[in-house]
Amino acid sequence: MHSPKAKNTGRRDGSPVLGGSFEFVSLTKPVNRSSPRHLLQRQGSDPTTARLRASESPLRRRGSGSSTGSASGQGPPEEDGIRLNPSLIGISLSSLLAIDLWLSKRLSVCACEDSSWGSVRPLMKLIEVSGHGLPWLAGAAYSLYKSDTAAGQEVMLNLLVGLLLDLILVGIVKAVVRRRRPAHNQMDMFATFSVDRYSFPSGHATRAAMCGRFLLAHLVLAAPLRVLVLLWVGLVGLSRVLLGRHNVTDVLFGFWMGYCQYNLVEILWFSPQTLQGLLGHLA
Ligand SMILES: CC(C)=CCC/C(C)=C/CC/C(C)=C/COP(=O)(O)O
Repeated sequence: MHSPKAKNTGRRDGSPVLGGSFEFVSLTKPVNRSSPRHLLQRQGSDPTTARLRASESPLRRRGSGSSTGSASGQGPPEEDGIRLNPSLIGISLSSLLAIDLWLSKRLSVCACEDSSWGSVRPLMKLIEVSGHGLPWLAGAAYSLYKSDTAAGQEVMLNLLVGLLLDLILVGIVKAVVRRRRPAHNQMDMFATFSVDRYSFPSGHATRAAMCGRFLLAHLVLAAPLRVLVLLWVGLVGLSRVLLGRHNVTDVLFGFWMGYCQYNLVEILWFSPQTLQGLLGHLA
């Protein structure tokens, strides 16, 4: 007898769909469109699914005659967790990565002048400059030089320390991870280091998060301005993706890293005494 479900298990374009049961399909590898539909749905030759099917039942893996582990009602032995976790983590990570790439591409609406929001690109580039390391370093150094109170000098010195720390830490992570920038990015940023050809994490996002926290803790007290600071942090992060400079995860991780970097600045905080000692050495 024909089952209506059996007729509707594939799409017109031949892409795999979920029939009566859940099936995992690699999101990162292109589907072989010439493959027979039943092979795509049964996935007998897909290594990921084969691993899943092999690990879905401890009983099947070890033979139904076994009376140990879950079969005896004592829960799966520890070994099962060890075997299952790598494939589950792998599937979760590759799915997250695929969603990240897809979403980032969809959101890169200012990646070039011809993009759908190409007219907003100059504004996004202005926001980019506002989060660049150079103006922040120059501004903090100038304020330190111009400040005539010990408290002002202390704050500016620590901001400077935080900014330098940020450049070093982001450089290290970028050099270790070496994630390429999105293919749709135009490499037209000014004043970059060689590691800035890598995109993970977004240096603008780390700086925005760290400086945002710094400003809120030490410099900006008025409520409307505090809201503006938060807005600026969000806009810097968003502009990285809209400009096509970064994937979403680069920016999210960058925010988290910048948030943590501020904690480090607080721990390392240079007191007026340390500052005087340093200036004494320099003079
Ligand atoms: C004084 C001195 C060494 C200044 C260097 C400032 C500088 C060139 C910072 C790099 C800023 C930059 C382009 C970071 C890349 O940001 P992403 O958000 O694209 O990762």
